[in-house]
Amino acid sequence: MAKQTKPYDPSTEGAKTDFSDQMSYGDYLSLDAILTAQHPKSDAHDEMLFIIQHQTSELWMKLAIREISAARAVMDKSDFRPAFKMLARVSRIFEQLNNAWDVLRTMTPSDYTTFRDALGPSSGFQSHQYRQIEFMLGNRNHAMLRPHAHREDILELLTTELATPSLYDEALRLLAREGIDLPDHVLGRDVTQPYTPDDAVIAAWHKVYSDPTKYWSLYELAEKLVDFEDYFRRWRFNHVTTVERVIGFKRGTGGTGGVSYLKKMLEVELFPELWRVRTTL
Ligand code: HEM
Ligand SMILES: N[C@@H](CC(=O)c1ccccc1NC=O)C(=O)O
Repeated sequence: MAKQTKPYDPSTEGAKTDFSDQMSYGDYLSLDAILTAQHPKSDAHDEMLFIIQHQTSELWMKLAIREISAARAVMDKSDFRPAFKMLARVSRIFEQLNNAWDVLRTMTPSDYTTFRDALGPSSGFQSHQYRQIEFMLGNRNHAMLRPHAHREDILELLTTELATPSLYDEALRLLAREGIDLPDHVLGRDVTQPYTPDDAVIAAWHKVYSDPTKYWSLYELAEKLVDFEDYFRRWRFNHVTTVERVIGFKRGTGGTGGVSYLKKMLEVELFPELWRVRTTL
């Protein structure tokens, strides 16, 4: 018979075990709050998956908002290097969100219909953090404020965001400060309004891409932004594909046409001239 070995006791090498009056892991992370925040509205097995998938996505979005906001602030001071680091992190966050779809895809239409009715009219369409990210990036559709009219605090936050130059506005201002000409109607545009693509901005990015050595920081910034939009587009595409897989062409609980609406959103461009400049190179 094999000799029975006693399980290793980590306290023999000093592992702390008494947290009656010291901060523990759970205390630091407020796990009581997080782990008691799942309230399924049905007995369906898959509803917990659905809730946790969305809650974790919202946590990652919270971090993305913080990073984009900090990137925008350092770009305003022409401080390229920390901005690169933050933008790289935001891309990785979206990569994480993209990979998470694989877990949700294990839910079939048969599974989802067991609790879809319990969701009522709630929908990701009402995610204020998602809308804030879109506004921060420059996709400023005022109609998206309406679902938040009942929440004064959130409405205020989103309205303030609309009045703040977007990440792309900051990038264009940075181009100008680095000596690349941009017309006043671009630099002085009303930032509360949706961005309109402009040939002068294509010409500006063309200068950067035609001489990377001279404009290395702007070139690196441009590629960081393209990288991010690439991941963001993949998120939208993964979402619409998952939605078609799970509910087909049913209307959304949020009231839109569902897949037809999400396919329309695939056309949204965040940094339009960074894509258009490629044709000119
Ligand atoms: C089976 C899973 C899912 C289904 C069937 C689904 C379905 C939909 C539909 C139909 C819409 C259009 C709005 C409406 O409801 O009328 C929508 C929007 C949205 N969903 Fe989902 N969704 C799913 C998972 C997710 C996940 C995991 C997230 C992550 C947070 C998410 C976030 C969003 C967001 C942010 C929107 C608004 C998009 C926009 O306005 O461009 N959804 N979803
Ligand atoms: N719009 C989805 C419902 C949905 O997916 C949802 C519902 C509540 C909270 C988050 C959701 N996720 C994304 O829209 C549907 O039409 O089935």
